[in-house]
Amino acid sequence: MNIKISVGQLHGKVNMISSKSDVHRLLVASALADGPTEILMNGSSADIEATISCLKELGCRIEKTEGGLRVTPAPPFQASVAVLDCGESGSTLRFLLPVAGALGRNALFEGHGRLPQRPIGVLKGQMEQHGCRFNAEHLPLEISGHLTGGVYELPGNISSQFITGLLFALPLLEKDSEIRLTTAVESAGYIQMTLHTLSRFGIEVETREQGYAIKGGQKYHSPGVIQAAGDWSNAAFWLTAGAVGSEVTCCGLQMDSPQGDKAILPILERFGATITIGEDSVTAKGGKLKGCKIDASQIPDLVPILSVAAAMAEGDTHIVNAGRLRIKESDRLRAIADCLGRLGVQVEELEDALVIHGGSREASYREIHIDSYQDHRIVMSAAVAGAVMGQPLMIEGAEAVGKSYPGFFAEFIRLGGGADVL
Ligand SMILES: O=C(O)C1=C[C@@H](OP(=O)(O)O)[C@@H](O)[C@H](O)C1
Ligand SMILES: C=C(OP(=O)(O)O)C(=O)O
Repeated sequence: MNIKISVGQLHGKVNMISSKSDVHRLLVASALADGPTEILMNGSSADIEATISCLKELGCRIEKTEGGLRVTPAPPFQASVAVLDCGESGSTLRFLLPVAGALGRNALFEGHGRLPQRPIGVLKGQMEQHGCRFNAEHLPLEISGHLTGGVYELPGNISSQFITGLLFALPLLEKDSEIRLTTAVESAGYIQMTLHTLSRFGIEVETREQGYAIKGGQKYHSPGVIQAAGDWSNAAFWLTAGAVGSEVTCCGLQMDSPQGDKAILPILERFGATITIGEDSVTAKGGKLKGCKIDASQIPDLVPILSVAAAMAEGDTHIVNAGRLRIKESDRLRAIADCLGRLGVQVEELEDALVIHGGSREASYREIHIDSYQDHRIVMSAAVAGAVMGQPLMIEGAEAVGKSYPGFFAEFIRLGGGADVL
């Protein structure tokens, strides 16, 4: 699907959908709990649907309710091979691999798009050392065996999702376990989200200097009803649109959320935007923006849209420690450099960094074609860029937006952006 973006100011209020990361976690924890749980949530996405379909395949019942979803855990002793299609969702795959191992379920994991190329080797290696067997290096792969407790050693700088998956699985084992991290953690906010979810389901984890200690034999206790948080990662697109344009307000976000991507606020302030925090809303207002330095190690998902802010700001923005962006839904450093380059912005793409020379792009009156690289965050960034730069453009492969935010373009149009499906 191609979407043509025409010029339009983005201005107004958006009610945020529930955080994809939070909903994945609430689904997994509910599936492991001692009774049914109702998850109150708003909106869904292809990634959430992938987790739902995998959990159903593992034997859970998941039904829509007026306010969200009701999850009834699977009865024990499911023997069949579960076929788990993770779609393009790294979270689904990396959370459920150790969970399937802990349940002792034989499972065939499948994936699409770039997922089969995204790394799982370190997690696989540790699971193999603790009782699981894999029949292949990459998807599709079948796992068998039963995960056992003990010491899990892994780096913290490839994907925090390996750690999240183990944190979900290890409390279910008979023996105690420890996760020892051999490097500093990146994407740490996502691990905080996992620890927060676990505590809401009564699971205890001790945080140590270099990792986590997890007692075996724990039980997930259903809280009965649980509310999913608003999505800071997707709010970042609207807040940045406000920061580089006129004014946008996002409602339904919690300031005390453990989501690392709420760092969008101090970063936009560093660029020079004005942020106002209300009771249940945040407003970003445009000003004269100036380039700054951004460390991407803890906030990889914010980089595509922050690159748009950088392009609009005067002077240079250095986005550093960003090498892991190359192993997401696309090689995001390449995709961003390509997108901004086509928009006439000067960008230097380095191995693990971007230098964006903002404020002086070569405008074009002709329509520019942007390749989405089949990456939802590139689609949303390109749409905001076209609107705020006043640059007509065509996004090729815009359907990728459905991975996290299928309603994005409806909101975009409601806020005053021009978007036509061709
Ligand atoms: O745990 C999560 O919900 C996520 C963790 C992050 O991945 P990495 O830990 O691989 O950076 C992030 O990029 C992804 O969108 C969601
Ligand atoms: C990287 C992302 O998700 P996942 O790793 O779950 O595929 C994302 O949503 O940007």
